[in-house]
Amino acid sequence: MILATRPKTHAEPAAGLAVEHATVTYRNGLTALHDASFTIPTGTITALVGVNGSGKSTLFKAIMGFVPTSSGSIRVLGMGVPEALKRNLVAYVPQSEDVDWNFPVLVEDVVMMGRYGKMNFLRMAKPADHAAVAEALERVGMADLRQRQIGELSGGQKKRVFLARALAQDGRVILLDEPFTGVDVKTEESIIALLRELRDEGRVMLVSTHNLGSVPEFCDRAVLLKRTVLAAGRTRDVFTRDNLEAAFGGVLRQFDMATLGPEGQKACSIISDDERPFVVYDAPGEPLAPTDPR
Ligand SMILES: Nc1ncnc2c1ncn2[C@@H]1O[C@H](COP(=O)(O)OP(=O)(O)OP(=O)(O)O)[C@@H](O)[C@H]1O
Repeated sequence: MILATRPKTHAEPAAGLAVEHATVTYRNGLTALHDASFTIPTGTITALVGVNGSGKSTLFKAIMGFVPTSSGSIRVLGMGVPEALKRNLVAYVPQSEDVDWNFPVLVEDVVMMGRYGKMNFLRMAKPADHAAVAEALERVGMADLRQRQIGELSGGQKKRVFLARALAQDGRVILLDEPFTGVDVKTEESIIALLRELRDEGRVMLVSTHNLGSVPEFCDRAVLLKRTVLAAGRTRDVFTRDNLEAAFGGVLRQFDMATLGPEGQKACSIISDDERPFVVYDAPGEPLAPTDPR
């Protein structure tokens, strides 16, 4: 007798972050984000890029529940934003300018804030909270400075404190707002190394950055914003000449062949403070063909 067998169904794992047709309109009537859609799998580092005013911070605010979407949806690990926030799944590493550095608080106190969501209303830290803070500070190389006032830190150290707060929170989706602004190359490298570790732990990192030069180096994926999502997906499919020109208004500049990228791809740069050459693709996945330098 032949028994009919049902095909096995494998449930699709929930995306790390799924934004579907999201629109955000501020109270003054300005629509900062219109019909934005993209999906990010878990275990990835995604760059969020676009010119000033393209809606990067607005998207972050929507993911953190600070501003509502007037239509569309945002799902974090398969959950709506309120549920994800209740479970402390979303961590935020702010831009330095958004922090009051004169506020008299110690480095370890800032990192402990990452534990607040796990404490009761009295906010009495338990041994597990102190252990998480110590581990997070160790991981970002700031254990020695844990008793320092935050106002007495360098730019790179400030970034690392807020990264440690996100680690202490154990955020599964970590939003980083311009993490490389005002940090030296060594600190940038150590932040990138940490982001790679976090990726390997299955977290989602969404990194808003103007440093386009570093995006193809360390971001698996990219989202190009211009009040909506112009392109999203693997960096090599998104960082095409046409997409970048659409996002940045034709300010791509070709380097001469002396600054060729790896494997002979032509490297280009956006005119900005970030002058590093980076690989631009001619078509999705196809690097620009090298041309004769003479
Ligand atoms: N609270 C607000 N009320 C009204 N409009 C706002 C508000 N916050 C931002 N905007 C506007 O929304 C648009 C998108 O701003 P947003 O801050 O999201 O851009 P951004 O890409 O993060 O820019 P930047 O790179 O300069 O940080 C801008 O036109 C901005 O002026």
